[in-house]
Amino acid sequence: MGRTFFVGGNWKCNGTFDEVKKIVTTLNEAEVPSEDVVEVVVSPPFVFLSVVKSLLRSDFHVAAQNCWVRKGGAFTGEVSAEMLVNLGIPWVILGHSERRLLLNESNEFVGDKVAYALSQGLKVIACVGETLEQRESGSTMAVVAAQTKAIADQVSNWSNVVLAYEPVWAIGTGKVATPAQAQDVHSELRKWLQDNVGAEVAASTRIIYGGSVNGANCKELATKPDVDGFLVGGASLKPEFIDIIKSATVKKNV
Ligand SMILES: O=C(CO)COP(=O)(O)O
Repeated sequence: MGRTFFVGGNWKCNGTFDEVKKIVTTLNEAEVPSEDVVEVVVSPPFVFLSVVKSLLRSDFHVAAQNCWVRKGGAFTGEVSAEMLVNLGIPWVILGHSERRLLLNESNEFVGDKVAYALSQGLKVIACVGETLEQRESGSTMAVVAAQTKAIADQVSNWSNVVLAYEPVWAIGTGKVATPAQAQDVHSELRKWLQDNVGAEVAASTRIIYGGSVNGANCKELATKPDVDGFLVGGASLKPEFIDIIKSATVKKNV
């Protein structure tokens, strides 16, 4: 089964109302390949989700950056999966390293969140990735496999999951993984899925790369066979995000 190239823009905790509207205008005016070539999802902070959804072109979609682990209720400050579904938000990013590391989200907690969000009908961008210390000690694959296992233990249907490999040392640092480094981990992750989940899931699940992706480095990364797209932070707030979306055509031609 073909894996449609996927480009996500994670706006993180950035933007004023005016800035957000400006980004949406830029996106709406851009000429990009059609949806069968590239799936584009942008993820504004919660407070801007509705306005972005209402203003954004219909071939691009929106994602929340998090949601609560179970059904909503007395959980001050949280936003439930049901609320996102109610607002027509199709996607959610879960397990981002900033939440794992700054907010102590464990592998199991992320697995629980992914399972609950999927059960409510959301599509999930599930993030995994190692720290610099873990890479230097040679445990990259053990770390990302454990993170993926905690998700796989809870998920039976992978058709609504995109796996994002985001090495922590590459996020917001300008230190992008080389295409070879990204390809190595992506192919290992696909092998992990093949051995532990199944051949069909391994072949059809998109594994996207995140960490200092920009307009200049995206094309070479996109040529790698197991890189099925990107999750972009800083550059997704800038016009060069359009160039990153367009790198999908590189993929089509390889
Ligand atoms: O964390 C990221 C996307 O989720 C990547 O962030 P940067 O593109 O800013 O490195």
